[in-house]
Amino acid sequence: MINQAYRLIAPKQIRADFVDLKMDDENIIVRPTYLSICAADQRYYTGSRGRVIMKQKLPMALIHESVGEVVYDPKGEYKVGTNVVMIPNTPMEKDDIIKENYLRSSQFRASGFDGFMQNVVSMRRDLIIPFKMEPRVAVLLELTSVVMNAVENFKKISNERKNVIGIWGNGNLGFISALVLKKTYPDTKIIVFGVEEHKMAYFSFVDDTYLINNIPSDLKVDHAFECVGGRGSEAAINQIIDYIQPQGTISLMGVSETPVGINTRMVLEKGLTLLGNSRSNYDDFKKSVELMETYPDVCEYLSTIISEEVVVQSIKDMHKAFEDDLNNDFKTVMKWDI
Ligand SMILES: NC(=O)C1=CN([C@@H]2O[C@H](COP(=O)(O)OP(=O)(O)OC[C@H]3O[C@@H](n4cnc5c(N)ncnc54)[C@H](OP(=O)(O)O)[C@@H]3O)[C@@H](O)[C@H]2O)C=CC1
Ligand SMILES: O=C(CO)[C@H](O)[C@H](O)COP(=O)(O)O
Ligand SMILES: [Zn+2]
Repeated sequence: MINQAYRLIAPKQIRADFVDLKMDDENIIVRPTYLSICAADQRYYTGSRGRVIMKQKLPMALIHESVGEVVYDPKGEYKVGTNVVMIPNTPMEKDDIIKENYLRSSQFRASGFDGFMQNVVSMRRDLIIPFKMEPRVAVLLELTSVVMNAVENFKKISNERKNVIGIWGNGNLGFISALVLKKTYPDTKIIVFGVEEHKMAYFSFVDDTYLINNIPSDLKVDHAFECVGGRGSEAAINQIIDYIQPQGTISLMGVSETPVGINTRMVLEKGLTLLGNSRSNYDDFKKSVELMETYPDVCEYLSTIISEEVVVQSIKDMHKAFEDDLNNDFKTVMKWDI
């Protein structure tokens, strides 16, 4: 069967390509209904990954955050119309120790092979999960699963003193990290640190918020999550090192294009643990579906960070979504109607 993939071929240029659709018993055909734009997609769309990476990875359909409806299951396990979330990380081998999202052999959609900007997607049976919630909000499951992966790692590594957790970054990732941490540790004081005051109003469920140039000098956090990335990473990580208690854990989540200069002297002196977190696997998605289905308030809060919904019926609409996203405070969601 022939499918269409909407591939980025150069910065800000999308082309509709005819592609073969893989069809066998282990693949289920899913029609995307909602897609949301991640900072990683924007780095490709705008060309900020640099020429070498762009040359290696393009042409490629963007977007690794998507939910859809089953249109065909050769085994009949899923009814036509079932809402499912699609998992972008695609493991190629099993490993008893290393999680799939860290295996170098795993492939990740929209980072080397086609993402979800397609008419329909052929998904491996082990990479879809059915859900019962509003698809428009469920599209935030991928970002929630990334946070779930980080929180699960944090549980294993961090010391038990969790009176105060600081989150640097008051964007999408900071918001979802704060939400998941508040649900996981209801008695812990969650403090968010950011730059733009007006964005702090969204964080009504946390205990405190501070602008980074106005933090009380005696404030201390037991652990911290860095959700900044890019050019702000360095300042954020070094500020965390200043405010964190000895033997705290810093969960790093922001992606940077260039190496980041870190005050390693104080990392040593304070005995800090820096924990890298990237992407997520099936279990993280499963736990995220359970979290969102169990706590309706989580879905309600998540819906508040959808800054804009763009109905996509043409390539022009795709460009509108990406262009608008550059000016939106939080998430831009595409209602896929193509
Ligand atoms: N590890 C993973 O698997 C994943 C990583 N990411 C990465 O996480 C990063 C954040 O993504 P996302 O939340 O969507 O992006 P956002 O731009 O929405 O959030 C970043 C936030 O950090 C704020 N900020 C900038 N500098 C500082 C600082 N020094 N201290 C505190 N806050 C600061 C920004 O402020 P302002 O409003 O002024 O811009 C912004 O609100 C990106 O690099 C993204 O690629 C995303 C998804 C998954
Ligand atoms: O957003 C992410 C996961 O949700 C990651 O940041 C993304 O996978 C990074 O990919 P790339 O290396 O292509 O920038
Ligand atoms: Zn992402």
